[in-house]
Amino acid sequence: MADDGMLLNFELGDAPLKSQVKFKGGRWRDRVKAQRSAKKLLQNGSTQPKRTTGDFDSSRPVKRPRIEDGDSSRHSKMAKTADASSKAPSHAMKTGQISSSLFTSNPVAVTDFAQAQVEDVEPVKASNAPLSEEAENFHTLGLSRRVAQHLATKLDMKAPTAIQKNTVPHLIKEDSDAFLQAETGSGKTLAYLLPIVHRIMALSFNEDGTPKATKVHRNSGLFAIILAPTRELCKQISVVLEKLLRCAPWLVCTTVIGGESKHSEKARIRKGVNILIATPGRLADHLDNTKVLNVGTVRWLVLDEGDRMMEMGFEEDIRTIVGKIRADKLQKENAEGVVLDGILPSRRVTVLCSATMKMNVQKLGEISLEDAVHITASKSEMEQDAAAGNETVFAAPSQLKQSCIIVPAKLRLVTLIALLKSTFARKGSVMKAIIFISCADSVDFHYELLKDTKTPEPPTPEFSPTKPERSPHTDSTVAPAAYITSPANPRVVLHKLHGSLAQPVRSATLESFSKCKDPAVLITTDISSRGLDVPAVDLVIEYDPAFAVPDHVHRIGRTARAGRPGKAVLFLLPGCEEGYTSILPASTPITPQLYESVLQKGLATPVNLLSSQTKTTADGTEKQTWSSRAEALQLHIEQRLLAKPAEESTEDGSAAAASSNKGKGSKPKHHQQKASRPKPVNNLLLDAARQAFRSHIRAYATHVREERVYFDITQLHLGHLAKAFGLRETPGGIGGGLSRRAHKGGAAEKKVKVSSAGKVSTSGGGGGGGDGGGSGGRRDGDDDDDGVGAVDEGAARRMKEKMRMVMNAASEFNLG
Ligand SMILES: Nc1ncnc2c1ncn2[C@@H]1O[C@H](COP(=O)(O)OP(=O)(O)OP(=O)(O)O)[C@@H](O)[C@H]1O
Repeated sequence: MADDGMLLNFELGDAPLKSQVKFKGGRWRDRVKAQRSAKKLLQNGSTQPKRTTGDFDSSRPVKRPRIEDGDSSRHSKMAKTADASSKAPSHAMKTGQISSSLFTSNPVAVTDFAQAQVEDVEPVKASNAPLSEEAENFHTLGLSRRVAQHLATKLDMKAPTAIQKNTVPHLIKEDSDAFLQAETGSGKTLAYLLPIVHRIMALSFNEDGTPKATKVHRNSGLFAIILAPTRELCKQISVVLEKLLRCAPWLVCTTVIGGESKHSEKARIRKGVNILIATPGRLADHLDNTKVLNVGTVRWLVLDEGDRMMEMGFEEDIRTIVGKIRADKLQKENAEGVVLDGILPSRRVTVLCSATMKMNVQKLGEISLEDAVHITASKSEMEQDAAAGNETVFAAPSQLKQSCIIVPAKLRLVTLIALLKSTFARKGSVMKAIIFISCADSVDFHYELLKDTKTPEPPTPEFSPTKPERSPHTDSTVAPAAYITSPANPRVVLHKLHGSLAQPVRSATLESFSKCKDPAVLITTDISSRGLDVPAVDLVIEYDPAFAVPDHVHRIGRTARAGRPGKAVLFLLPGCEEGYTSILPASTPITPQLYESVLQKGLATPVNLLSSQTKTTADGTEKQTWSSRAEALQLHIEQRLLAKPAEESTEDGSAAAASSNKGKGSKPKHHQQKASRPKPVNNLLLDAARQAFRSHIRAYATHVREERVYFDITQLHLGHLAKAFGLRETPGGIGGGLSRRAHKGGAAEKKVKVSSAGKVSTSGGGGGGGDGGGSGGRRDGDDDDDGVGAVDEGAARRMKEKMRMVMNAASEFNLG
């Protein structure tokens, strides 16, 4: 039967545990163990876990964030709203299944949506767009005609952006270090590349512009090194630079990045390179082991996304690189006798670059900069910053429209699908959307869930239009999407990207997403948050909020680039998360949206479900309301997770049939389990959901300290959250897979309490610094062979404590 090993979703409420829970199914040893634990807990009144996935106590006041500073304007707008959702019909579950309804017992949002609605404001002028062609052009900035013409004719860039206007003349004339800071999508890459290329090209020309008899070439020396935190970013910079160097084809650039063959990188370095783009770990490695890599001629060291590199634990690598470059005597002329000084800077110049600057960048500055000039997009920013003498928080591009959806945990998944469905309802309105998720496991799960298993044939070449045949590297990362298509957009292409994928897969997936002609969705971790430049991204969805405000700024900055419009939607839970918007930089207010209206809009038309089992009849479908469609969709997803593997992947969804048949006269699940020893479900999607759920909780604990008032892990309702992963199990059951590791935790496990509202409280101690909870739970966005994901110790400890609770419960109710 499809429900072999199906796990029940207990709703214990406030009544004694014993009277509610009958431990049936599973191995008898587990049942006895569970009964004993329950008995023990009942005897010990104060530590009794009154709920597992039980209802949220909505009478309990929602914890409000402590707002320390004066600006409480947004919070003052907040007031309790009526729980409109409670009017929605609750879904009747089939006999034998116990599951909470989507629309009942949800915590109430405190935001006053009516008051917070902003009137339609005048369309704002894009803050990161190129300047007017009449006023500015690249030649007047000091670039050679050749470069300026190449930009205008080949790259279609006629005028500089503000940061380019302020940076290019400075880096052409001066030899001082610089710290570039400007909004996302404002053209910082060219701001530092143009002067470097201009000055290296100048080595090949006389002052009157006539070419010298001998041009410098790839073996004339390595003149610049550009460091970036991720391989994707390195490749992207390399693509921009290659395009630029087409006007100076005698110059060569290359990349050395983690995940690629060191051998071939060495061979490329040996052949000669003038500009090297690298991830810090790999470059440090080459500096140690590649003798042919001579840094004596290096004049520029650029640290792109410097704060991110520090955050990722590259401090030591950067110290090593800076130390080695500085230690190597600066060659005034190269081996061929070409005089470098005067044309190239006569000292080593370091350029630091980012849209945001976390405090750690000060340390990076200490390591790498000497008397740096701070260059921003506008003069006033520079002056303000100099006066303040501290870090500036940069706003998002002014034309970027930000909104947030305050959605209870149980409804997160259906709301996401509804949002995507309405996004792709009209042809051409949105071509590309990026969904940011906190961890790789959750990306994997959502990708598997949202992909269309009914279309087994490989996507046509349209999915990867540059190649005549689809890349084998994208077999597991690119697929047609289910649920979110519409008659106007019958095909939407789903992509996934995270740091645990092999490099060729990452590259091919990103290429597919960038070049996809169909509407496309990228589900990703923070690995895609920095620097990635896919111009047609119209929408960014932060399904899981960023771990720190600067990360949010980078994530939403994947849209609204270089003056284009863009939208960003942030998912927040009702309660303390609602206050988070008050600390986010935004040029215009962040508009709160009712999740009900998102559901209403997205589910105004039927969703194409993957199995026929849960598909309603044609006329029934038409008559359905949005709320019953949401219920049906959730039910369908939960049933997919409970189906046997073969059934899950079949078109007719017979697995779902098996589980839902119980309501039609078959015995309830626990009776069936009595009759035969349960077999493990072994549904890959279910496994993925469980792993995603566990990793999600771990990742949640790693929000930066200052923002934990908004992302308080003890306020998370695990039972409700499980539903957003399509899981019907108790949180303890889901953590079951980790129980062996939990036992190692020993006495510390007992210090964690579960409140009647399903919240977690910890009584300190235990564990110390964490191990990050394994690969799945670590924050992604890591890169380079030697990179380490940064999770602060306290966060790791809380993460461990929360997981101990889950795992502790697992040993009590381990029915899986
Ligand atoms: N002068 C220009 N005219 C038109 N487009 C430009 C110009 N300069 C850059 N762009 C385009 O703007 C986009 C963003 O540039 P870039 O990636 O350098 O931004 P960024 O400031 O580095 O952003 P982020 O902080 O997100 O990394 C790119 O697609 C680039 O081609």
